Amino acid sequence: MGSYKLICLSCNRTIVDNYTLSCPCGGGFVRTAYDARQLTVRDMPGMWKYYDWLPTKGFIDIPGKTVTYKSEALAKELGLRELYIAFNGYWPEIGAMIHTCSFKELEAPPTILRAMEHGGKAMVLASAGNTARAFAYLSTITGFPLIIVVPGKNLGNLWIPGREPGKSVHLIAMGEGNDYTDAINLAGRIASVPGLLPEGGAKNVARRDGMATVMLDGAVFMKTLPDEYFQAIGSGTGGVAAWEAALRLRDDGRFGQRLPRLHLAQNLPFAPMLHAWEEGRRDIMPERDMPEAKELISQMYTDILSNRNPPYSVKGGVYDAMKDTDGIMYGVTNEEAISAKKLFESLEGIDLLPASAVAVSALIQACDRGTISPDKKVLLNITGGGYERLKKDMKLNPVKPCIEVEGPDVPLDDILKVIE
Ligand SMILES: Cc1ncc(COP(=O)(O)O)c(C=O)c1O
Repeated sequence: MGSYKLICLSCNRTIVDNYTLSCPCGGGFVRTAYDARQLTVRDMPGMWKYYDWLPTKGFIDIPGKTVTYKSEALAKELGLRELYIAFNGYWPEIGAMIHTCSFKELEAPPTILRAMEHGGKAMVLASAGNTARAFAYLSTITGFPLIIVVPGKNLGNLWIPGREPGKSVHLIAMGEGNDYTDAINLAGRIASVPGLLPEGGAKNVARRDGMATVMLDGAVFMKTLPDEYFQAIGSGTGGVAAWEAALRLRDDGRFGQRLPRLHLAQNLPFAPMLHAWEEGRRDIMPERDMPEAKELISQMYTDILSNRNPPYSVKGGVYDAMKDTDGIMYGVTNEEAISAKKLFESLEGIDLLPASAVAVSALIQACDRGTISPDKKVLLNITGGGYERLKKDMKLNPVKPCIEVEGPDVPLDDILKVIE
């Protein structure tokens, strides 16, 4: 079993996990230290093949996991000899069975199970879409009560594949003018009600270690750590998770000693981490890096990749991951993402969620500029895809809101009376 302790990255204190999201010292992230130093790939369902490095005692019997394969067509087009695609979505022809079509279905199962195993009664979550869908699906499967806050304009992302949404799912829609950060603020207020657990975002080790299985799968398939790792980011948590997985694999000893360089891509014009990183700053300066944030977010190809409060500066967060891996950040325009999507789909034969197209575009930029040489082992995280493919096989049942609210300051009683 995934036996572990938590280590505070600020004060190095060892903490016994009690659904602990942060150290009493109030410093940086806590990180799991697993008893198993070497990774054993288990014959267990879905992502639980990496059970030893997941912070749960049990498992949830669903088939979703990363499927890594070696690209031929896109690799040839880009002049790369070893391009590996870590596919996170629905594509049964290659065994990819993530029914909610994004790598958020790698975060939701261990996060919900960890909360259940620690006696949680209900969880509160904010999301712009893919995360909410994955958690709503897991709540439907497990019956674990979930309160989800979503900006109204993103409601179309909320559906459950092949079954009706569970009664355990309580969806709160926010009215016009609210974005993901407004949803985070309201979710934070609701989670302060005794008995309700915050999902914790990047602070939650179950979320990070769940997403870390992408890098584990890539390295197990490639039999080595990749040289280069590409991903589209909003909060950047997936990038941090990839780095943490690489640190564990380095420690394992059988996958090489060089950490993969992180290539993380933001969708322009909203790219606060890109701006701070390019100026060598650990801190994001909101007035400089994201002036008129809501207006910029409204212009993005995919606002799934917008987060006004990413875990960038925190110890163990995106800045540290980038520094440690000598990383590179990319800004991708809407037009570049759209053309990368078309190219990938025509060459690889599966549809992409818009966020994945941002990662593909960053890879194209890197190849065009000669940033990576043709002989490098590249792992491209396709964080979401197969939505069009899924629609051929399954009915997608919308999750309906139980209440619509005007903004993050709505009285909590209004909400509590409809979810009880
Ligand atoms: C499909 C997809 N790719 C990438 C991301 C970015 O992930 P992160 O917020 O961990 O940076 C998201 C976030 O929701 C997503 O849904």
